[in-house]
Parts: sequence; C-alpha cells; structure tokens
Amino acid sequence: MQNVCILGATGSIGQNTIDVVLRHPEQYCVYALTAHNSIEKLIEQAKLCQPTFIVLSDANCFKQAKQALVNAGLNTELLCGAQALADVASADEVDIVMAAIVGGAGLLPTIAAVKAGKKVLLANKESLVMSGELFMNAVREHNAQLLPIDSEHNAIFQCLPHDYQYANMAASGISSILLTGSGGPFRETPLAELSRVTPAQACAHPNWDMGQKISVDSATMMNKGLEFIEARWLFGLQSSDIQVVLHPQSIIHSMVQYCDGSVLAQMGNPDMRTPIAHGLAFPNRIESGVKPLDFQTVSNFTFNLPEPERYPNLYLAIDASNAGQYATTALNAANEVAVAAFLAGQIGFTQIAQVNEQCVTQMNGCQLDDIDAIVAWDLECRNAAQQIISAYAREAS
Ligand SMILES: NC(=O)C1=CN([C@@H]2O[C@H](COP(=O)(O)OP(=O)(O)OC[C@H]3O[C@@H](n4cnc5c(N)ncnc54)[C@H](OP(=O)(O)O)[C@@H]3O)[C@@H](O)[C@H]2O)C=CC1
Ligand SMILES: CC(=O)[C@@H](O)[C@H](O)COP(=O)(O)O
Ligand SMILES: [Mn+2]
Repeated sequence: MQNVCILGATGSIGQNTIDVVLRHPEQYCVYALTAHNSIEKLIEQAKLCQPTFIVLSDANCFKQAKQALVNAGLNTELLCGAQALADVASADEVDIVMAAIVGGAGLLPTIAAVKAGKKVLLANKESLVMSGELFMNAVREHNAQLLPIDSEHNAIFQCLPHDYQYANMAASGISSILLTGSGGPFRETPLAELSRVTPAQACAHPNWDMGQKISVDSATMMNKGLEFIEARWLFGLQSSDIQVVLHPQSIIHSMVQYCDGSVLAQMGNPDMRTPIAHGLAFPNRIESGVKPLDFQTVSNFTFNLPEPERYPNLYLAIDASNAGQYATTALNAANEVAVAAFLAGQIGFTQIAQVNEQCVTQMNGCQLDDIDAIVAWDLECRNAAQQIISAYAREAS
C-alpha cells in the first residue's frame, strides 16, 4: 500500500488524481488532500478518500473548516497555512506526492517533497520554470523520483529509451523532441479580433478540461512556452533540441525523433487520467478509466507551425529560456499576474503578452543561488508586473 499526498486536490488535476487513486484501493491510500480555500469541495473529497490530513493553505479558513469537519462527522485532522503544505508533502508516512497546485504557490511544497526524497508526480510546471537548476539538483541530491505528469512531458518520457542519459540525446540516437500543442481556442480567430476575446472564450479549451490559469496559457501558448522550459530541465535539452508543432486534435501528446528516421509518438484521448495513472504506477501500468482511442472516429491528424504574431508569449518564453533562470522566473511571475488581471477584466487578452514582455525587459540580470532568492525575485517581478498593469489602467482612464 502506498500513501499519496495530493497537493491541489480540489483542482482539475487533483480531482482526476482522486478518480484514478480510488480505482485502486488495494494499491493506494490517500494520506493528505490540500487546497487553498475551497472548504466545501475539500470536505466532500475527504468523505470519499478518508485522508489522515486535510490542509487549507489559507490560514483564515481554520474555524469554518473545523466546523465543517465536525458537521461531516470526519476524524480527519485539519491543518491550515502555507507551511502545512510542505509538512504533509514531506511527512515520513508519504510515498507519493502529486504536485498539482497551480502557479508559483506550488514551488515550496513541491521542493519540500523533493527534499524529502519522495516519488514526485509533477503537474505544477511553474515550479520547474521558476527554479529549474536548483530543482533538478535537489532531485539528484535527495534521491527523489521525478515523474512528469504534464501530458507532453509524460509522452516524451514514454517515448524515450529506458536508459536515456540526462542531457545526452545523442547517446540514445535522438535527433529532436517534437513538443505538440493544440494552438488553443483562438488558433483560427482573425488577429484583429484577439484584443476583444473574453475570459470565458479564452478558458474554453477545444480539447482539455483544465483550470482557468492553464486554459488562458493555452490560448496565448504561454503554456507551450512554459512547457518548452519544463522540457529543457526535465530531460536536459538545448533549445535547438526542441521543435514546437501545432497539432489541433491533441491526440498525439508529443514525439521523439530518432536519427534513423523513426518518430515515436505517445497517443491517447485527451484525458489527464492517462499520465496520472502512468506516473502513479510507473514502471507498471494500471487502469485509468480513460476510454481507448477509437481510430474509426479519429479521422484527422494535422500539423502546423505556430505563427509568431498570434502567439508572442511562446517566443517570449523561448527567449527567456535562452537568457537564463532570472528571466524564466520573471516571465512566469509576470504571466501569473497578467493572467489574473485578464480573468478579472482589468486588461485585454493581447495585453497579457505586452505586460510579460515589458516586465522581462525591465527585470533583468539577477543571480539566483537558492530557493529564497527565487522566491524574493518572484515577488519583485510580480510587483513590477502589477505596476505595469496599473500604468495601463491610468493611461486608459
Ligand atoms: N489541468 C490540467 O489538465 C493540467 C494542469 N497542469 C498543471 O497542473 C497544475 C494545476 O492545474 P489545474 O489542476 O488545472 O489547476 P486548478 O486551478 O484547477 O486547481 C488549482 C489547485 O491549486 C490550489 N491552489 C490555488 N492557489 C493556491 C495557493 N495559493 N496555495 C495553495 N494551493 C492553491 C487550488 O485550491 P482551491 O480550490 O482552494 O483554490 C486547487 O486545488 C498547474 O500548474 C497546471 O499548469 C499540467 C498539465 C495539465
Ligand atoms: C493537458 C496538458 O498537458 C495541457 O498542458 C495541454 O497541453 C494544454 O493544451 P495546449 O496544447 O493547447 O497547450
Ligand atoms: Mn501540457
């Protein structure tokens, strides 16, 4: 029996993880479920999973959540506050940590799991974008097992040879990594209309059912940009090793091209329970509840290249990846602030990339030697992005 801690249990990945875990009660037991402030949702999940702990990172939730636990007749222990996330993620009793908090808030608890040498299932790509080298060094130093859950990286991982040597594609005869992306809901929207698209339209991903932040990132293709950076750290790649390919159907989740002309692709219906089940059971396989791919209904596989004028965020991310850690941390911070402002109706869709570009241009050249420095730099960049947005508001009024 393996004890699982699900960070970000109330989100899209968290709920899918619970779905897979509950299909295998003889193999997995839920030790802890965490959320930010979704008290009711978390209590409902606790009724289903009977965890030892539930954690709400918003410390103000304690009183109300305690009462809700009593009302539900559960003897689950309640913890509140940001430190409690790291505490359950690194607890001795835990074998597997699903890192599925959205955004930079996932960094410290994910690092805590890594430093405790856990099997870490990484959905929270932002933590790797923010701290890539330090993160990967910690994985090695603490003997953690890092398994990619992001569908593209899980696909690449499945298509790599079992003896793949980190940062040595040539040794395995690999010529390139083909990172696929759908192009989001605005792939065919006239460019002139993009400035007027709404948050609801941006969150309506054509193939995947995901949280709001990643859905907006898919629409701008910042998601693919973050994934480009994520792939570089996970597999030790150079920028020139990766090609981004538009594949609107999201059936192929990414590919590995070999020097003999072979291309290995991982395919499946777009349902995150596949990579989640793969990560949970690796190196074995378990049922995930995902319907088998039906090749009689999948008629079209199309491929294209992303247009720079439609997806400036993708190219900002590639540039940041080439510039270094300070730039990827700055870009991630700016993007989180800009996406939140877009969702709140404070800026337009095309202004997300403008805020990001202005912020990374302004915030340059900073040495980041430890996680505390990353956290401080992240905060500085968030403040800078917020000021850029405030200046836009002043100009508009
Ligand atoms: N959804 C998907 O299919 C995919 C997601 N990912 C990645 O997985 C991560 C999660 O995405 P997704 O599930 O869509 O996100 P959701 O927005 O659906 O869920 C986010 C989760 O994080 C919690 N959370 C939010 N803010 C904080 C905070 N400040 N401190 C602690 N917990 C917090 C939320 O709790 P509460 O409910 O209380 O707000 C919720 O449990 C992201 O990094 C995303 O990029 C990667 C590939 C696919
Ligand atoms: C499911 C998943 O991994 C998402 O990151 C997905 O890839 C988003 O779709 P896009 O390909 O549109 O970014
Ligand atoms: Mn992805």
